[in-house]
Amino acid sequence: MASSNITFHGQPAIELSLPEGDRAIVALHGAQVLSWTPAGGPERLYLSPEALFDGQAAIRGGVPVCWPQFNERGPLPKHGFVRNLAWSPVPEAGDDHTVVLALRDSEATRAMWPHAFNARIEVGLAPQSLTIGLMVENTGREAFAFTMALHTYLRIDDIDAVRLHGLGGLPYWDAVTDTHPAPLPSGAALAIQGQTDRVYEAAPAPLTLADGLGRLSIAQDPVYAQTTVWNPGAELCAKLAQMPADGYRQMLCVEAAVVDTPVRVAPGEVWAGAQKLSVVPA
Ligand SMILES: O=P(O)(O)OC[C@H]1O[C@@H](O)[C@H](O)[C@@H](O)[C@@H]1O
Repeated sequence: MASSNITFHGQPAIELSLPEGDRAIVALHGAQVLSWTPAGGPERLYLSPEALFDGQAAIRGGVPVCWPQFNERGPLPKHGFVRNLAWSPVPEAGDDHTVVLALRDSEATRAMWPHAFNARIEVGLAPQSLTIGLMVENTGREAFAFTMALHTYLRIDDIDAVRLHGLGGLPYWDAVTDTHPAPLPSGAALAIQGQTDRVYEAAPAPLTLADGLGRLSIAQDPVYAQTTVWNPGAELCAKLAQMPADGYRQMLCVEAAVVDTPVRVAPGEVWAGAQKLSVVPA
């Protein structure tokens, strides 16, 4: 097993690799996982071929960390600010199959959000699985509250063929129509038809994504009360930054999220939770 510093698209990154052949790449910018290739299988994360690596913009693809605000639900920049900042490796906290990156509050973050914090992203690679954990410590004297998402872009081979299992019976908010439609029947799989932007109550068991690349289990810790499912569809995709017009056909975001009720963290307290992706054997 090994962890090494590399340059990926001109930006500093860390590569993890296992003797079995599994590989993952994490950029320091945004502490963003940009690639996960389980041994013997295809790339499982979508990274836009038009992604910008300028050390400022949020990179389109992989696993952007959206914190301390989900989407535009508050006064901060969309999806918060940590996806736009360079995080620092914490080598002593990691090992050959785990990368840990940290970000503390700074003058720049306090100008946007007046709180003291120590955030960590822990990326763990194991044979046929990848775990991404966010930990947030309140290092200040006052409580703070946040919403967030691990905005995982899963790579798929064809949007028309993909099915997401495990959301049956769960209430959801449809952000495209701003409605609360009836849940999917229990046991039914979600097929993606056009622009899809939904905030589901978290499922009690892992979801399964199925398409021509195989089956992937998507688990999230119970601290994530919601799971969001996003695909821009053809029309919106054509207008999105850092995205080819047909990019929506190869990606589906399934996000471990806290959207509806902000998490409150008291001084000295730590909040932590992970999303785990695992290849389901054929
Ligand atoms: O383009 P961004 O800022 O990365 O956001 C992408 C999408 O992120 C999703 O989580 C939201 O539900 C969508 O509404 C949003 O458009």
